[in-house]
Amino acid sequence: MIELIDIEKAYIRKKAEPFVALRGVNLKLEKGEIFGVIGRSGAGKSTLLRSINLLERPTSGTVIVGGVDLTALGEKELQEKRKKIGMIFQHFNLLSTATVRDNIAFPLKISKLSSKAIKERVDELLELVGLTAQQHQYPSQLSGGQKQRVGIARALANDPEVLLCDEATSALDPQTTDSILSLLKDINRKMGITILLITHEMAVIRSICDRVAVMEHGQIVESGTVLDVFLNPVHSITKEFVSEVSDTLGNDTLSAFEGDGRVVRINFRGEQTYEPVLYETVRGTNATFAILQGTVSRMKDVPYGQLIVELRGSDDDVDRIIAELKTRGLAVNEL
Ligand SMILES: Nc1ncnc2c1ncn2[C@@H]1O[C@H](COP(=O)(O)OP(=O)(O)OP(=O)(O)O)[C@@H](O)[C@H]1O
Repeated sequence: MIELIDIEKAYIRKKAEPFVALRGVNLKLEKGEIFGVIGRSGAGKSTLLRSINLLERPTSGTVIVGGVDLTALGEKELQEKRKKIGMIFQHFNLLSTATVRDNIAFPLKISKLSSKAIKERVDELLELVGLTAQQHQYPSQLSGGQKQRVGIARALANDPEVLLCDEATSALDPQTTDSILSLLKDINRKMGITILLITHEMAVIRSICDRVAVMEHGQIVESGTVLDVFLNPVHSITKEFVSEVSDTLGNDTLSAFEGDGRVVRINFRGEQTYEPVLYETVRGTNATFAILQGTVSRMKDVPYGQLIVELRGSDDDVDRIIAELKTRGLAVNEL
């Protein structure tokens, strides 16, 4: 649905060398997925996001959305295509002198729909984002979460194929963040719209994204399914992000541990989380095990679990158990 090929962006600066904000970025989003890009401040996330609708034109490279090479379009065709790419912003960017209703109607008026069609579409959108009761209020009378709902309704007005979210929850408290993220998840599910979001919060990625790319110094340094990246982060910056939200077990347990067996951390994912995999594996040997700690959590809609266990038995048996668990697709790390 979205393809970025070899994107470079250099900002021209007065009295200084150009600043290279994107270096050889390649990215492919499938239709209907929620894709997150995470990075520290200055990593190039906004530049990347704004390259997709060419609000920021790359210095070189190709941007393809819905099969169309945007970098090859003239200004008029680009304006048309942009209607199919909705965008929401950290600070909402609403018209302060217009009501909720008029803010949402704005892109429809630009698209020159009839008054009747505009009224019907605005009513639908108000209902979708839960703001029918506030339709005649002004932005200053709304909470942050309500303002972002107006932003979402406005972005969806022209029925886009893609929704770009620029730090859409960064100005909101945790509870409001959850309600906005669940609205985005609902919209993705109901309308099949492809969502690309940028954030500096791994909690946002864990809560709604299917896949994630990690950016540093204008490059994508790691990408994959959210579950893979969470359970096996490779790059140091990814490990930092994961540790910020991770409920990784271990340190407290191990400092109090005095047993003789070998201690392992086992990560389960998906349906395996609820299967007696450990019991079945140990049963075929003369070893036993003791559970020292365990947790089950969710990443988007996928359950995952972690166990810290002491495996008691001969080295041969314990080696066999670890190998068998790995064969069954579990991540096992000896601590
Ligand atoms: N118009 C500009 N001129 C010069 N440099 C710019 C311009 N816009 C952005 N930059 C620089 O490009 C780099 C990437 O900026 P960008 O806003 O894409 O990063 P970001 O990851 O979104 O960070 P943040 O979360 O702080 O917005 C930064 O170092 C920034 O200072």
